[in-house]
Amino acid sequence: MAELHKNLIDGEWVGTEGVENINPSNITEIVGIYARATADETQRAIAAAKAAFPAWSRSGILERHAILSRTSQEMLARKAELGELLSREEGKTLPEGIGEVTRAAQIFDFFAGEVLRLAGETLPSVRPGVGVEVTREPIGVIGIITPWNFPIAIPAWKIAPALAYGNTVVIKPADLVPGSAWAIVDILVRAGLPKGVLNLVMGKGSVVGQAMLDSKDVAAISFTGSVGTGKRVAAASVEHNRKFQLEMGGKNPTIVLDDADLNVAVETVAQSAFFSTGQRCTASSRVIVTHGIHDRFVDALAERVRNLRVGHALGKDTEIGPVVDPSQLRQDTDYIEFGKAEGARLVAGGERVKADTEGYFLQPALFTEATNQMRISREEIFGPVAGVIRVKDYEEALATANDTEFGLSAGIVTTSLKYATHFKRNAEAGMVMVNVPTAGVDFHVPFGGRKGSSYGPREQGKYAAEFFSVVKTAYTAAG
Ligand SMILES: NC(=O)C1=CN([C@@H]2O[C@H](COP(=O)(O)OP(=O)(O)OC[C@H]3O[C@@H](n4cnc5c(N)ncnc54)[C@H](OP(=O)(O)O)[C@@H]3O)[C@@H](O)[C@H]2O)C=CC1
Ligand SMILES: O=C(O)CCC(=O)C(=O)O
Repeated sequence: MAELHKNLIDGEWVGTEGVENINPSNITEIVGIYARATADETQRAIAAAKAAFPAWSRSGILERHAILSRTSQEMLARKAELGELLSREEGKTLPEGIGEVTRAAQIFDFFAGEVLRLAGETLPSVRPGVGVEVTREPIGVIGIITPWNFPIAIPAWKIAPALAYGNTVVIKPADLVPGSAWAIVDILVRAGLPKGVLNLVMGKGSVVGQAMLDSKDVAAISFTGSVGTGKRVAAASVEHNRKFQLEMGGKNPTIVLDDADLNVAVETVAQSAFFSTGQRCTASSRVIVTHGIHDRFVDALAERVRNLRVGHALGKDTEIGPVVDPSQLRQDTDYIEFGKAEGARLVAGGERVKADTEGYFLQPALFTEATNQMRISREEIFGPVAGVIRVKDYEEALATANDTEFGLSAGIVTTSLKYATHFKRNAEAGMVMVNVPTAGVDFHVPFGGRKGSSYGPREQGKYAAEFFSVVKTAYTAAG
């Protein structure tokens, strides 16, 4: 019987039974057994974080710097092992898994540095003889709720700034992928984090997540996931007068203009739409192509899509790993049927793939003759499914790109400085990409969207301070 990975509450590993974490590349393989917390245990975790807050919020910057830095170093040293764990539980290919662990380590390193750069401002008051100081303070207990698609990077980019700015944390990772979050917490504890500062409550959103939403002692919630759950987080947080931050869906466009380099266009779109099995909120599922390049581009992309090597996440040649679970697979295949029924043309992929192991393998699907009104163009699929929309010129392409309720990432492939510059200014998205994929972002700069994609301050980079700390303005009369 595999070892039980327990929850961490007030410095103690707790739990007596758990559930199996299944490998989507091989559903007969159990990645590990992970405990599921109850609502009571979640409340104990929140109470522990609250009790640990006064001391941690006043801890020395060197202590915080050293813990985050040691965590980064251990993650880097173990990136092959942790990358394999990630690929086994989520289905990303091994290079993608190792890349994500590396990124998580870089995030801890970045925030270890930010601890040493904490600064405020001093300003003269409008009243002579009075000075003004603006400083940042920790908030309190931060609840972190994360999705399954980036099992180590997303927990890292929420936990690291929360701790760096002096908050205590209760984290609930996605029930499908507890392993990577468990590994981060284990490393942080061994790196010297005092008890109660970080608490791990694995389990179901309806139980553990809901208990966090219902607690008056959670001062802020940082959430990434679906729009539906995001709205619940928002409603509950308003009720408790709590700070919250939401990263939700995307329906990200990539425009391909007549003047694009064909190879760059094909590779950029293949990467944006299908890599990581399309399971990225930054994935591009609307490919908006001007008339002059349309047929050449579609032929070349369809060829690339037919030849994408789908298989076991740890397979040496695999480019596209499995879909994460049966429910996401059903969602993907349902949308492929909606696309066909609404009159789009399936020109490549879309069929289940047989491999040596039993997993949720799907050949990425490419539609042409899509319109921006079809469901495949309006609703987030979160799988390897994309539709090409033909337009006459750049102006129509831009209008189509912006015609969506989302606004996370938007890309353009062009050799024209004029159109690239115009697009950077006029794309209604939080992140704009010129000749690079819409997905796969840097760890040290802000991440987030506009419109229905995001709510609240940006994540990552120095901008994370906006969410994970609160500003105080102090006036002092010289006397
Ligand atoms: N923008 C993004 O990065 C992501 C978007 N999505 C979108 O969401 C769809 C569904 O994915 P899914 O993972 O189910 O997304 P969810 O929004 O359901 O899950 C995200 C997190 O919220 C938790 N949660 C669920 N219900 C509650 C609740 N009532 N209170 C508090 N927390 C809760 C989940 O727990 P549990 O794991 O138990 O469900 C998980 O940890 C995808 O198909 C995709 O469209 C999904 C993942 C990431
Ligand atoms: O594209 C990326 O690098 C990040 C994507 C992401 O955060 C997400 O899909 O949730």
